[in-house]
Amino acid sequence: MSHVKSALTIAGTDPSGGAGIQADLKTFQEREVYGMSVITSVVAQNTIGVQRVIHLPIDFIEEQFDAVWNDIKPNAIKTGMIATNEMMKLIAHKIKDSQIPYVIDPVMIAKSGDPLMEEASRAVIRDTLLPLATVVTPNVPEAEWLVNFSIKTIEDQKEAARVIVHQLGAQSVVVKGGHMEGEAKDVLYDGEAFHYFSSERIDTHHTHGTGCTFSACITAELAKGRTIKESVELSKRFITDAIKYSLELGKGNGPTNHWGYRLQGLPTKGVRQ
Ligand SMILES: Nc1ncnc2c1ncn2[C@@H]1O[C@H](COP(=O)(O)OP(=O)(O)OP(=O)(O)O)[C@@H](O)[C@H]1O
Ligand SMILES: Cc1ncc(CO)c(N)n1
Repeated sequence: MSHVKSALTIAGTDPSGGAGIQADLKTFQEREVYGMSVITSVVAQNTIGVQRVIHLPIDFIEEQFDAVWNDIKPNAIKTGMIATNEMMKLIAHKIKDSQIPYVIDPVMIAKSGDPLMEEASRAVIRDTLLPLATVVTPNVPEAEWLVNFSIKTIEDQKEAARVIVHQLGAQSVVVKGGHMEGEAKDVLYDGEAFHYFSSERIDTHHTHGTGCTFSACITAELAKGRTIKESVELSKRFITDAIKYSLELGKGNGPTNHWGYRLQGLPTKGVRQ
């Protein structure tokens, strides 16, 4: 038996390297997990916005999945951008009996405001994929859509978390606080207890791919056998440092720094030059 742990991301691409498949693979590497990927859509995008999206044929997505699965069975899976109903149904079918941790980042809209999922598919992700999730990581607008009420307070974040677990069937959920006011407080609920992971709000527009990076880190930690709570706790630290030491790149919402946590305690000089 190999001691090497591996993780698979099923998502869209970001050629500018800050979000999507590219962010996931960088994060897996940083967390010392062997990274693998199945591409759903190829996206021409950068830190400014999304220029065009091409969905890969469904049978080819399946072929990529089978190529990985029949050779190297991952220790955990994550899904990010899955744009269409048929992609969602394929993935649900492929992973439903897999018995490995499954993290869903229910990506609907890019930070730039561009849609990454067909609006009609939102109900399908809710009804077919969410019940399979070990952890689902909606931001506030995504959680609002899933539960159908608005989220303004920490109590609302908690109520949304309850609905997502008890009514929609996810094993656990992190309702992220990136879009709230004040501190960035994420609420984890596993059906029994609430756990809160908080950081100061970092004043930066370098937040391209924060959600992808955070959920990829959770996936990597689950692949290594950590508990859900440990994985989320560590991932919150990872993303906070990635934002804190974000890179001076791009003309829009710049990328985070996937090796930022290694700089903790070190001056930022040398990174920002
Ligand atoms: N300005 C900030 N300061 C500190 N933490 C932040 C900030 N913005 C986001 N976060 C944290 O980053 C993580 C991702 O949250 P966020 O709500 O931004 O995800 P997202 O909207 O799905 O990201 P994206 O769609 O860009 O990938 C969470 O842990 C959140 O608390
Ligand atoms: C492919 C992809 N997935 C997710 C996001 C959300 O940040 C993005 N911008 N691009």
